Amino acid sequence: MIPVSEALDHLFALARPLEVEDVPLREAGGRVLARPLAALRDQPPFAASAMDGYGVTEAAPGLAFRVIGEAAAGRAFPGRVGPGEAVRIFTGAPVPEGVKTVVIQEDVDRDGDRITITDRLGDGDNIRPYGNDFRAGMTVEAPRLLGPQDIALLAAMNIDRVPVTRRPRVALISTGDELVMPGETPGPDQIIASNTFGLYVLLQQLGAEPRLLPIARDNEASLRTIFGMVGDADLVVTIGGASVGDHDLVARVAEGMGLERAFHKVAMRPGKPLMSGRLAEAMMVGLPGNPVSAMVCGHVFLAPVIRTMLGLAAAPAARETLRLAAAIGANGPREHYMRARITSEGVAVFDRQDSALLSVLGAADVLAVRPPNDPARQAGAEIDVIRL
Ligand SMILES: Nc1nc2c(c(=O)[nH]1)N[C@H]1C(S)=C(S)[C@@H](COP(=O)(O)OP(=O)(O)OC[C@H]3O[C@@H](n4cnc5c(N)ncnc54)[C@H](O)[C@@H]3O)O[C@H]1N2
Ligand code: MOO
Repeated sequence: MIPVSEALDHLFALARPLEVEDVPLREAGGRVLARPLAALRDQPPFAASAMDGYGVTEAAPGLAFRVIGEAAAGRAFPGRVGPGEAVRIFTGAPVPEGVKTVVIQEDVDRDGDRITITDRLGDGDNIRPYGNDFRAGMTVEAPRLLGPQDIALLAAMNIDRVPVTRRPRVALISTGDELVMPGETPGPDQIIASNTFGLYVLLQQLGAEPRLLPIARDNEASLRTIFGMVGDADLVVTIGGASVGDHDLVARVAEGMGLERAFHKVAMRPGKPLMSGRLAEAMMVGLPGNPVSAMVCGHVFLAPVIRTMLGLAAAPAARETLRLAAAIGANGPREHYMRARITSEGVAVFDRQDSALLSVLGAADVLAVRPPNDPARQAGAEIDVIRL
Protein backbone atom coordinates (compact mmCIF):
# COMPACT_ATOMS: atom_id res chain seq x y z
CA MET A 1 0.00 0.00 0.00
CA ILE A 2 1.24 3.47 -0.86
CA PRO A 3 0.16 6.81 0.67
CA VAL A 4 -2.40 8.97 -1.11
CA SER A 5 0.26 11.55 -2.05
CA GLU A 6 2.37 8.90 -3.77
CA ALA A 7 -0.67 7.56 -5.64
CA LEU A 8 -1.39 11.11 -6.84
CA ASP A 9 2.21 11.49 -8.04
CA HIS A 10 1.82 8.32 -10.12
CA LEU A 11 -1.48 9.58 -11.52
CA PHE A 12 -0.01 12.97 -12.44
CA ALA A 13 2.85 11.21 -14.24
CA LEU A 14 0.34 9.11 -16.20
CA ALA A 15 -2.05 11.98 -17.08
CA ARG A 16 -1.01 13.71 -20.28
CA PRO A 17 -2.29 17.21 -21.07
CA LEU A 18 -4.44 16.95 -24.19
CA GLU A 19 -4.28 18.92 -27.41
CA VAL A 20 -5.91 22.27 -28.12
CA GLU A 21 -9.07 22.92 -30.16
CA ASP A 22 -10.82 26.14 -31.18
CA VAL A 23 -14.45 26.56 -30.11
CA PRO A 24 -16.99 29.36 -30.61
CA LEU A 25 -17.03 31.81 -27.70
CA ARG A 26 -20.40 30.75 -26.32
CA GLU A 27 -19.25 27.12 -26.10
CA ALA A 28 -16.11 28.03 -24.16
CA GLY A 29 -17.80 28.30 -20.74
CA GLY A 30 -16.56 25.56 -18.43
CA ARG A 31 -13.62 24.83 -20.74
CA VAL A 32 -9.96 25.47 -19.98
CA LEU A 33 -8.32 28.30 -21.91
CA ALA A 34 -5.18 26.80 -23.44
CA ARG A 35 -3.33 29.91 -24.64
CA PRO A 36 -3.34 33.55 -23.46
CA LEU A 37 -5.75 35.76 -25.40
CA ALA A 38 -5.13 39.45 -26.07
CA ALA A 39 -7.85 42.11 -26.38
CA LEU A 40 -8.42 43.21 -29.97
CA ARG A 41 -9.66 46.69 -29.01
CA ASP A 42 -9.78 49.35 -26.31
CA GLN A 43 -12.78 49.42 -23.99
CA PRO A 44 -14.56 51.75 -23.88
CA PRO A 45 -13.40 52.85 -27.34
CA PHE A 46 -14.40 56.45 -26.49
CA ALA A 47 -14.91 58.47 -23.30
CA ALA A 48 -18.42 57.41 -22.30
CA SER A 49 -21.11 58.88 -20.12
CA ALA A 50 -21.74 56.87 -16.95
CA MET A 51 -25.16 58.46 -16.35
CA ASP A 52 -28.28 59.89 -17.99
CA GLY A 53 -28.14 63.68 -17.85
CA TYR A 54 -26.52 66.67 -19.55
CA GLY A 55 -22.97 67.10 -20.82
CA VAL A 56 -21.56 70.56 -20.08
CA THR A 57 -18.22 72.37 -20.04
CA GLU A 58 -18.44 73.27 -16.34
CA ALA A 59 -20.90 72.62 -13.55
CA ALA A 60 -21.95 74.55 -10.47
CA PRO A 61 -25.31 75.11 -8.79
CA GLY A 62 -27.22 77.93 -10.49
CA LEU A 63 -25.42 77.74 -13.87
CA ALA A 64 -27.79 77.72 -16.86
CA PHE A 65 -27.26 76.19 -20.35
CA ARG A 66 -28.96 75.90 -23.72
CA VAL A 67 -29.51 72.29 -24.91
CA ILE A 68 -28.08 72.04 -28.45
CA GLY A 69 -28.46 68.31 -29.21
CA GLU A 70 -28.43 64.74 -27.99
CA ALA A 71 -25.86 61.93 -27.54
CA ALA A 72 -27.15 58.39 -27.02
CA ALA A 73 -25.44 54.99 -26.83
CA GLY A 74 -24.61 54.10 -30.42
CA ARG A 75 -25.43 57.64 -31.66
CA ALA A 76 -22.75 60.22 -30.96
CA PHE A 77 -23.41 63.99 -31.00
CA PRO A 78 -21.40 65.16 -34.00
CA GLY A 79 -20.50 68.71 -32.90
CA ARG A 80 -18.51 70.50 -30.23
CA VAL A 81 -20.01 71.79 -27.00
CA GLY A 82 -19.04 75.31 -25.94
CA PRO A 83 -19.52 77.42 -22.79
CA GLY A 84 -23.22 77.94 -21.99
CA GLU A 85 -24.17 74.92 -24.10
CA ALA A 86 -25.35 71.46 -23.00
CA VAL A 87 -25.97 68.15 -24.74
CA ARG A 88 -28.69 65.80 -23.55
CA ILE A 89 -26.68 62.60 -22.94
CA PHE A 90 -27.50 59.02 -21.99
CA THR A 91 -25.54 56.25 -20.23
CA GLY A 92 -23.01 54.67 -22.58
CA ALA A 93 -23.05 57.54 -25.10
CA PRO A 94 -19.76 58.95 -26.40
CA VAL A 95 -18.98 62.19 -24.57
CA PRO A 96 -18.94 65.03 -27.15
CA GLU A 97 -15.89 67.23 -27.64
CA GLY A 98 -15.78 70.09 -25.14
CA VAL A 99 -17.83 68.31 -22.46
CA LYS A 100 -15.97 68.13 -19.15
CA THR A 101 -18.70 66.77 -16.91
CA VAL A 102 -22.09 65.07 -17.06
CA VAL A 103 -24.68 66.44 -14.64
CA ILE A 104 -27.29 63.79 -13.84
CA GLN A 105 -30.79 64.76 -14.80
CA GLU A 106 -31.96 64.60 -11.17
CA ASP A 107 -29.70 67.64 -10.52
CA VAL A 108 -31.16 69.73 -13.32
CA ASP A 109 -34.35 71.76 -13.85
CA ARG A 110 -35.40 71.85 -17.50
CA ASP A 111 -37.63 74.36 -19.19
CA GLY A 112 -37.83 73.92 -22.97
CA ASP A 113 -34.26 73.97 -24.30
CA ARG A 114 -32.95 75.67 -21.10
CA ILE A 115 -31.50 73.79 -18.15
CA THR A 116 -30.39 75.12 -14.77
CA ILE A 117 -28.23 73.13 -12.39
CA THR A 118 -29.87 72.84 -8.97
CA ASP A 119 -27.84 72.77 -5.76
CA ARG A 120 -27.97 68.98 -5.37
CA LEU A 121 -24.84 68.41 -7.48
CA GLY A 122 -23.17 65.02 -6.84
CA ASP A 123 -19.46 64.13 -6.89
CA GLY A 124 -17.36 63.28 -9.95
CA ASP A 125 -17.69 64.01 -13.65
CA ASN A 126 -19.71 60.86 -14.52
CA ILE A 127 -17.38 60.20 -17.46
CA ARG A 128 -15.67 56.85 -18.04
CA PRO A 129 -12.32 57.65 -19.67
CA TYR A 130 -11.32 56.12 -22.99
CA GLY A 131 -9.87 52.61 -22.47
CA ASN A 132 -10.31 52.62 -18.69
CA ASP A 133 -11.64 49.02 -18.61
CA PHE A 134 -8.87 47.59 -20.81
CA ARG A 135 -6.60 48.45 -23.70
CA ALA A 136 -5.91 46.41 -26.86
CA GLY A 137 -3.29 43.80 -26.05
CA MET A 138 -4.37 43.24 -22.44
CA THR A 139 -4.30 39.46 -21.93
CA VAL A 140 -6.39 36.84 -20.22
CA GLU A 141 -3.78 34.34 -19.04
CA ALA A 142 -3.85 30.57 -19.57
CA PRO A 143 -4.49 27.98 -18.32
CA ARG A 144 -7.77 29.18 -16.87
CA LEU A 145 -11.12 27.51 -16.31
CA LEU A 146 -13.49 29.88 -18.11
CA GLY A 147 -16.56 31.02 -16.20
CA PRO A 148 -19.41 33.31 -17.30
CA GLN A 149 -17.47 36.45 -16.31
CA ASP A 150 -14.50 35.39 -18.45
CA ILE A 151 -16.80 34.84 -21.42
CA ALA A 152 -18.25 38.34 -20.98
CA LEU A 153 -14.71 39.80 -20.87
CA LEU A 154 -13.56 37.83 -23.94
CA ALA A 155 -16.65 39.00 -25.83
CA ALA A 156 -15.89 42.64 -24.93
CA MET A 157 -12.34 42.00 -26.19
CA ASN A 158 -14.02 41.04 -29.52
CA ILE A 159 -12.84 37.44 -29.43
CA ASP A 160 -15.22 35.01 -31.09
CA ARG A 161 -13.19 31.79 -31.13
CA VAL A 162 -11.37 30.42 -28.11
CA PRO A 163 -8.49 27.92 -27.93
CA VAL A 164 -9.38 25.38 -25.24
CA THR A 165 -7.99 22.02 -24.19
CA ARG A 166 -9.90 19.11 -25.66
CA ARG A 167 -12.27 17.39 -23.24
CA PRO A 168 -10.80 14.13 -21.93
CA ARG A 169 -12.77 11.13 -23.23
CA VAL A 170 -13.44 8.78 -20.34
CA ALA A 171 -14.74 5.22 -20.79
CA LEU A 172 -16.65 4.09 -17.68
CA ILE A 173 -16.84 0.33 -17.16
CA SER A 174 -18.92 -1.14 -14.35
CA THR A 175 -18.19 -4.73 -13.45
CA GLY A 176 -20.27 -7.33 -11.65
CA ASP A 177 -22.90 -10.03 -12.20
CA GLU A 178 -25.05 -8.29 -9.60
CA LEU A 179 -25.49 -5.03 -11.50
CA VAL A 180 -28.37 -3.78 -13.63
CA MET A 181 -29.01 -0.31 -15.02
CA PRO A 182 -31.36 2.13 -13.25
CA GLY A 183 -34.91 1.51 -14.49
CA GLU A 184 -34.33 -2.17 -15.18
CA THR A 185 -35.90 -4.89 -13.04
CA PRO A 186 -33.19 -6.43 -10.86
CA GLY A 187 -33.27 -10.12 -9.95
CA PRO A 188 -33.48 -11.05 -6.24
CA ASP A 189 -29.68 -11.08 -5.92
CA GLN A 190 -29.05 -7.96 -7.98
CA ILE A 191 -28.62 -4.23 -7.27
CA ILE A 192 -28.55 -1.11 -9.40
CA ALA A 193 -25.31 0.25 -10.84
CA SER A 194 -25.31 3.52 -8.91
CA ASN A 195 -21.85 4.98 -8.52
CA THR A 196 -21.42 4.53 -12.28
CA PHE A 197 -23.95 7.32 -12.72
CA GLY A 198 -22.54 9.46 -9.92
CA LEU A 199 -19.12 9.23 -11.55
CA TYR A 200 -20.60 10.00 -14.97
CA VAL A 201 -21.99 13.28 -13.69
CA LEU A 202 -18.85 14.09 -11.68
CA LEU A 203 -16.75 13.62 -14.83
CA GLN A 204 -19.13 15.77 -16.84
CA GLN A 205 -18.92 18.52 -14.24
CA LEU A 206 -15.13 18.33 -14.34
CA GLY A 207 -15.21 19.07 -18.07
CA ALA A 208 -14.62 15.52 -19.31
CA GLU A 209 -16.65 13.61 -21.90
CA PRO A 210 -17.72 10.41 -20.11
CA ARG A 211 -18.99 7.39 -22.04
CA LEU A 212 -20.94 4.59 -20.35
CA LEU A 213 -19.85 1.19 -21.63
CA PRO A 214 -22.00 -1.91 -21.10
CA ILE A 215 -21.66 -3.59 -17.69
CA ALA A 216 -18.91 -6.21 -17.74
CA ARG A 217 -19.85 -9.50 -16.10
CA ASP A 218 -17.61 -11.29 -13.61
CA ASN A 219 -15.74 -13.42 -16.14
CA GLU A 220 -12.57 -12.77 -18.08
CA ALA A 221 -14.19 -13.07 -21.51
CA SER A 222 -16.81 -10.43 -20.71
CA LEU A 223 -14.23 -8.07 -19.24
CA ARG A 224 -12.00 -8.49 -22.29
CA THR A 225 -14.94 -7.78 -24.58
CA ILE A 226 -15.80 -4.56 -22.78
CA PHE A 227 -12.15 -3.47 -22.55
CA GLY A 228 -12.11 -3.96 -26.32
CA MET A 229 -14.77 -1.25 -26.62
CA VAL A 230 -12.85 1.66 -25.07
CA GLY A 231 -11.97 3.02 -28.53
CA ASP A 232 -10.14 6.35 -28.42
CA ALA A 233 -10.68 6.98 -24.68
CA ASP A 234 -7.95 8.98 -22.96
CA LEU A 235 -8.89 7.45 -19.62
CA VAL A 236 -10.47 4.09 -18.87
CA VAL A 237 -12.17 3.90 -15.47
CA THR A 238 -13.35 0.56 -14.15
CA ILE A 239 -15.63 0.25 -11.13
CA GLY A 240 -15.48 -2.83 -8.90
CA GLY A 241 -13.61 -6.09 -9.17
CA ALA A 242 -10.51 -4.38 -7.81
CA SER A 243 -10.12 -6.27 -4.56
CA VAL A 244 -8.85 -9.75 -3.72
CA GLY A 245 -11.99 -11.90 -4.05
CA ASP A 246 -12.30 -14.81 -6.51
CA HIS A 247 -14.43 -12.66 -8.78
CA ASP A 248 -12.21 -9.56 -8.68
CA LEU A 249 -10.69 -9.98 -12.12
CA VAL A 250 -10.02 -6.45 -13.32
CA ALA A 251 -6.29 -6.32 -12.57
CA ARG A 252 -5.63 -9.76 -14.09
CA VAL A 253 -7.59 -9.09 -17.27
CA ALA A 254 -6.18 -5.58 -17.72
CA GLU A 255 -2.65 -6.90 -17.27
CA GLY A 256 -3.36 -9.66 -19.79
CA MET A 257 -4.32 -6.87 -22.19
CA GLY A 258 -1.06 -4.98 -21.62
CA LEU A 259 -1.71 -2.81 -18.55
CA GLU A 260 1.56 -1.43 -17.18
CA ARG A 261 0.51 -1.13 -13.58
CA ALA A 262 1.81 1.85 -11.61
CA PHE A 263 0.27 0.84 -8.28
CA HIS A 264 -2.48 -1.24 -6.68
CA LYS A 265 -3.73 -0.41 -3.16
CA VAL A 266 -3.58 2.92 -1.39
CA ALA A 267 -3.46 3.53 2.36
CA MET A 268 -6.82 5.25 2.54
CA ARG A 269 -10.34 4.64 3.75
CA PRO A 270 -12.45 4.18 1.75
CA GLY A 271 -10.69 3.38 -1.52
CA LYS A 272 -7.95 0.96 -0.55
CA PRO A 273 -8.06 -1.32 -3.64
CA LEU A 274 -7.46 1.54 -6.09
CA MET A 275 -5.18 0.72 -9.03
CA SER A 276 -3.78 2.60 -12.00
CA GLY A 277 -1.47 2.27 -14.94
CA ARG A 278 -1.09 2.73 -18.67
CA LEU A 279 -3.15 0.62 -21.05
CA ALA A 280 -1.91 1.14 -24.63
CA GLU A 281 -2.66 4.79 -25.51
CA ALA A 282 -4.95 5.32 -22.53
CA MET A 283 -4.50 5.78 -18.83
CA MET A 284 -6.45 3.36 -16.66
CA VAL A 285 -7.81 3.84 -13.15
CA GLY A 286 -9.49 0.89 -11.42
CA LEU A 287 -11.86 2.08 -8.71
CA PRO A 288 -13.17 -0.06 -5.86
CA GLY A 289 -16.79 -1.07 -6.25
CA ASN A 290 -18.23 0.03 -2.93
CA PRO A 291 -20.37 3.01 -3.90
CA VAL A 292 -18.88 5.50 -1.45
CA SER A 293 -15.32 4.27 -2.15
CA ALA A 294 -15.83 4.84 -5.87
CA MET A 295 -17.25 8.34 -5.37
CA VAL A 296 -14.59 9.35 -2.85
CA CYS A 297 -11.88 8.15 -5.26
CA GLY A 298 -13.66 10.17 -7.95
CA HIS A 299 -13.19 13.36 -5.92
CA VAL A 300 -9.72 12.55 -4.56
CA PHE A 301 -8.14 11.04 -7.70
CA LEU A 302 -10.23 11.39 -10.87
CA ALA A 303 -10.82 15.12 -10.39
CA PRO A 304 -7.08 15.98 -10.18
CA VAL A 305 -6.40 13.64 -13.14
CA ILE A 306 -9.01 15.34 -15.32
CA ARG A 307 -7.72 18.79 -14.35
CA THR A 308 -4.19 17.72 -15.30
CA MET A 309 -5.39 16.40 -18.67
CA LEU A 310 -7.13 19.75 -19.19
CA GLY A 311 -3.82 21.53 -18.69
CA LEU A 312 -4.56 22.91 -15.22
CA ALA A 313 -1.95 22.58 -12.46
CA ALA A 314 -1.41 19.01 -11.27
CA ALA A 315 -2.62 19.44 -7.69
CA PRO A 316 -4.57 17.42 -5.12
CA ALA A 317 -8.23 18.25 -4.42
CA ALA A 318 -8.41 21.65 -2.70
CA ARG A 319 -8.72 21.54 1.11
CA GLU A 320 -9.94 24.02 3.69
CA THR A 321 -9.31 23.94 7.41
CA LEU A 322 -12.45 24.18 9.56
CA ARG A 323 -13.36 23.26 13.15
CA LEU A 324 -15.03 20.13 14.45
CA ALA A 325 -18.58 20.42 15.80
CA ALA A 326 -18.11 17.38 18.06
CA ALA A 327 -15.34 15.11 19.30
CA ILE A 328 -14.16 12.20 17.09
CA GLY A 329 -12.17 9.09 17.98
CA ALA A 330 -8.63 8.18 16.93
CA ASN A 331 -7.96 7.21 13.29
CA GLY A 332 -6.34 3.95 12.17
CA PRO A 333 -3.30 3.53 9.90
CA ARG A 334 -5.05 4.65 6.68
CA GLU A 335 -5.92 8.24 5.71
CA HIS A 336 -9.65 8.46 6.34
CA TYR A 337 -12.04 10.50 4.18
CA MET A 338 -15.05 10.80 6.47
CA ARG A 339 -18.46 11.90 5.30
CA ALA A 340 -19.43 15.06 7.16
CA ARG A 341 -21.69 18.06 7.09
CA ILE A 342 -20.96 21.71 7.76
CA THR A 343 -23.27 23.04 10.51
CA SER A 344 -23.41 26.32 12.42
CA GLU A 345 -21.33 24.58 15.15
CA GLY A 346 -18.66 23.38 12.70
CA VAL A 347 -17.91 20.15 10.83
CA ALA A 348 -20.24 17.37 12.01
CA VAL A 349 -18.79 13.98 11.10
CA PHE A 350 -21.45 11.31 10.57
CA ASP A 351 -21.41 8.30 12.92
CA ARG A 352 -22.02 5.78 10.13
CA GLN A 353 -19.00 5.63 7.80
CA ASP A 354 -19.53 2.27 6.02
CA SER A 355 -18.42 2.65 2.41
CA ALA A 356 -21.68 1.20 1.07
CA LEU A 357 -23.90 4.00 2.44
CA LEU A 358 -24.87 6.30 -0.41
CA SER A 359 -27.61 7.86 1.75
CA VAL A 360 -24.93 9.12 4.16
CA LEU A 361 -22.76 10.38 1.29
CA GLY A 362 -25.84 12.14 -0.10
CA ALA A 363 -26.33 13.94 3.21
CA ALA A 364 -22.66 15.02 3.31
CA ASP A 365 -21.31 18.23 1.84
CA VAL A 366 -17.66 17.66 2.72
CA LEU A 367 -15.14 14.88 3.22
CA ALA A 368 -13.31 15.42 6.52
CA VAL A 369 -9.74 14.18 6.04
CA ARG A 370 -7.98 12.40 8.91
CA PRO A 371 -4.25 11.70 8.54
CA PRO A 372 -3.05 8.16 9.32
CA ASN A 373 -2.96 7.49 13.10
CA ASP A 374 -4.52 10.88 13.89
CA PRO A 375 -5.31 10.88 17.64
CA ALA A 376 -8.82 11.50 19.01
CA ARG A 377 -9.93 15.11 18.53
CA GLN A 378 -12.11 17.35 20.68
CA ALA A 379 -14.91 19.62 19.47
CA GLY A 380 -13.37 22.84 18.16
CA ALA A 381 -10.19 21.14 16.90
CA GLU A 382 -9.09 21.99 13.35
CA ILE A 383 -9.85 19.53 10.58
CA ASP A 384 -9.15 19.58 6.83
CA VAL A 385 -12.15 19.18 4.52
CA ILE A 386 -12.68 18.67 0.81
CA ARG A 387 -15.93 20.15 -0.54
CA LEU A 388 -18.16 17.72 -2.41
N1 LIG B 1 -10.65 -9.96 2.00
C1 LIG B 1 -10.78 -8.69 1.63
N2 LIG B 1 -11.96 -8.27 1.20
C2 LIG B 1 -12.11 -6.99 0.81
C3 LIG B 1 -11.04 -6.11 0.89
C4 LIG B 1 -9.79 -6.60 1.33
O1 LIG B 1 -8.80 -5.87 1.42
N3 LIG B 1 -9.70 -7.90 1.68
N4 LIG B 1 -11.23 -4.81 0.56
C5 LIG B 1 -12.55 -4.30 0.77
C6 LIG B 1 -12.65 -2.99 0.27
S1 LIG B 1 -11.83 -1.78 1.13
C7 LIG B 1 -13.44 -2.65 -0.78
S2 LIG B 1 -13.67 -1.00 -1.18
C8 LIG B 1 -14.14 -3.64 -1.56
C9 LIG B 1 -13.88 -3.33 -3.04
O2 LIG B 1 -14.05 -4.42 -3.77
P1 LIG B 1 -14.08 -4.44 -5.34
O3 LIG B 1 -13.46 -3.25 -5.95
O4 LIG B 1 -13.55 -5.74 -5.75
O5 LIG B 1 -15.60 -4.29 -5.64
P2 LIG B 1 -16.70 -5.40 -5.82
O6 LIG B 1 -16.37 -6.56 -4.95
O7 LIG B 1 -16.90 -5.64 -7.23
O8 LIG B 1 -17.93 -4.62 -5.23
C10 LIG B 1 -17.97 -4.16 -3.91
C11 LIG B 1 -19.38 -3.72 -3.59
O9 LIG B 1 -19.75 -2.66 -4.41
C12 LIG B 1 -20.89 -2.97 -5.20
N5 LIG B 1 -20.73 -2.36 -6.52
C13 LIG B 1 -19.81 -2.67 -7.44
N6 LIG B 1 -19.94 -1.89 -8.53
C14 LIG B 1 -20.99 -1.09 -8.30
C15 LIG B 1 -21.63 -0.10 -9.04
N7 LIG B 1 -21.21 0.26 -10.28
N8 LIG B 1 -22.69 0.55 -8.49
C16 LIG B 1 -23.13 0.18 -7.25
N9 LIG B 1 -22.55 -0.77 -6.51
C17 LIG B 1 -21.49 -1.39 -7.01
C18 LIG B 1 -20.92 -4.45 -5.26
O10 LIG B 1 -22.18 -4.96 -5.50
C19 LIG B 1 -20.39 -4.82 -3.87
O11 LIG B 1 -21.44 -4.71 -2.94
O12 LIG B 1 -13.70 -4.93 -1.26
C20 LIG B 1 -13.63 -5.19 0.15
N10 LIG B 1 -13.33 -6.56 0.34
O1 MOO C 1 -12.43 1.26 -0.16
MO1 MOO C 1 -13.01 0.07 0.87
O2 MOO C 1 -14.47 0.96 1.16
O3 MOO C 1 -11.92 1.04 2.00
O4 MOO C 1 -14.40 -0.27 2.05
